[in-house]
Amino acid sequence: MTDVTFKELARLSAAERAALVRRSETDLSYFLEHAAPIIAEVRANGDTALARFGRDLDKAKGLAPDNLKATEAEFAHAFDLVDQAVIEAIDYGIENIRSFHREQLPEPMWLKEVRPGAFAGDRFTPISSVALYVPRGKGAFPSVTMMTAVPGVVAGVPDLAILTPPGPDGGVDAATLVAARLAGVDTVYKCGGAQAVAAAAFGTETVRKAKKILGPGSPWVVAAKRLLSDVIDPGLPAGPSEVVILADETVHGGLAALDLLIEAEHGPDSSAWLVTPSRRVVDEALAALPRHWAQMSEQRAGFSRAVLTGRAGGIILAASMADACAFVNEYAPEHLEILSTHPFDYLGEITEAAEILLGTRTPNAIANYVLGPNAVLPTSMGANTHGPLSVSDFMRRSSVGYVTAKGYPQLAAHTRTLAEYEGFSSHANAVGPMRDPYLEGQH
Ligand SMILES: NC(=O)c1ccc[n+]([C@@H]2O[C@H](COP(=O)([O-])OP(=O)(O)OC[C@H]3O[C@@H](n4cnc5c(N)ncnc54)[C@H](O)[C@@H]3O)[C@@H](O)[C@H]2O)c1
Ligand SMILES: N[C@H](CO)Cc1c[nH]c[nH+]1
Ligand SMILES: [Zn+2]
Repeated sequence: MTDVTFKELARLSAAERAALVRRSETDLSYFLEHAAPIIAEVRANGDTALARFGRDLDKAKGLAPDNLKATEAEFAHAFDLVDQAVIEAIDYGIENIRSFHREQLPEPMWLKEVRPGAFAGDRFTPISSVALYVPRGKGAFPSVTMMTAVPGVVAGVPDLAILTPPGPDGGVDAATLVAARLAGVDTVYKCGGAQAVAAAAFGTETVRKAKKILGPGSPWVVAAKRLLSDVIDPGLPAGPSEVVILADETVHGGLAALDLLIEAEHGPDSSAWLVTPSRRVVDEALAALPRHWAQMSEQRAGFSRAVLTGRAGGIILAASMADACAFVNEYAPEHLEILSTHPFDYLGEITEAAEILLGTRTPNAIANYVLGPNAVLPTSMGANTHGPLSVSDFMRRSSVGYVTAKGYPQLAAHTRTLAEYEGFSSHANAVGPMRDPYLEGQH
């Protein structure tokens, strides 16, 4: 028997059921308090502060104000260091991610004739500068590099730069450099955490100031984005990974347990629930977890055990699949797997989930790396209003309007009526007799 957290939905009070949706991000007060001085330090001392935080927090040997940006030699060396199989997998993933995101690219502009002679539409243009955060606290993330860089390049952002914590050798993770180069991003800065968000927001001697920052991170990154949201657009909220595995009677609980561990292994601050109406699935999952843990690295088994024996993860027995789907919608997970031989039957019941993976051959792992959809996803109930990272996060939309001589009289008359009602004299004058002399002779 394990000490995995087990809950039976039917036996919970409303307050106990509501508590199940808590994540590590629910209370960020510690990180907000301690990120604030880091931000102030970077704002005041720029590169000197970045180098010092890199040495102190990331234990990055030799990091200095004059080597915060990856050089061409470091990119070249990275290709020598990384196994050919890893380079090929990165390339394969980038191809799928690129082909998926190209489908999201809107037409540069559309115009509709809303009334005879009056045209209105949208124009889409890339944001001029976007910083991409690639985490590296509890592991390296070339996959996040792929997921953030590719849509930015597809969107046509002219100034894309990656910020990622340096390792103990003072350098950027080699596979991250490979992924950046293959995806088409050549600027990589060696800074992470709150200090990286501050560097992108204010700019430093080395780090170019950006209009927006995208990419997931630890609570340090999430807190800094929140504190700086009036200086830099923080994009969608993407913090510690979380998953719900929804399993019905048709699958083995051991499989559900295997997939439950995928996102639970990110860190002790992850969240991971298996929800099922099947007592058999619960028992099989509980029996399988120790076997699965025995096949994991000590660090990752430790992280996932902490999650599944704590308040933010474990196994939930629902009264029915309808009850289980209702829980999923209350939880609004970042990742959802529907483990069933007929997953499409439940798809219509799910309204709140950022990513929905169907069936027994689509584990989160595949979607995290190579399937194509973006694996940077909103966490902590962000799925209630946000979708996955997409090309549109890298673009701005402008409305476009054009009224011709034919359309003008009708639109002007209605505009004048409304402007007079609201008491705006200049608005009314702009479409009244005062305009007419200026329009004479024009078509
Ligand atoms: N939502 C998503 O789409 C998604 C995708 C991938 C990863 N993730 C999540 O991103 C997170 C990555 O976190 P991580 O820790 O691996 O990397 P990270 O780079 O986000 O955080 C590490 C940085 O935090 C800072 N830091 C650490 N301890 C600190 C301290 N005591 N004081 C001040 N700063 C400190 C350091 O600067 C360090 O470089 C994980 O939780 C993972 O689950 C989410
Ligand atoms: N599961 C993460 C998003 O929550 C993405 C990822 C990258 N590598 C491993 N996992
Ligand atoms: Zn993952």
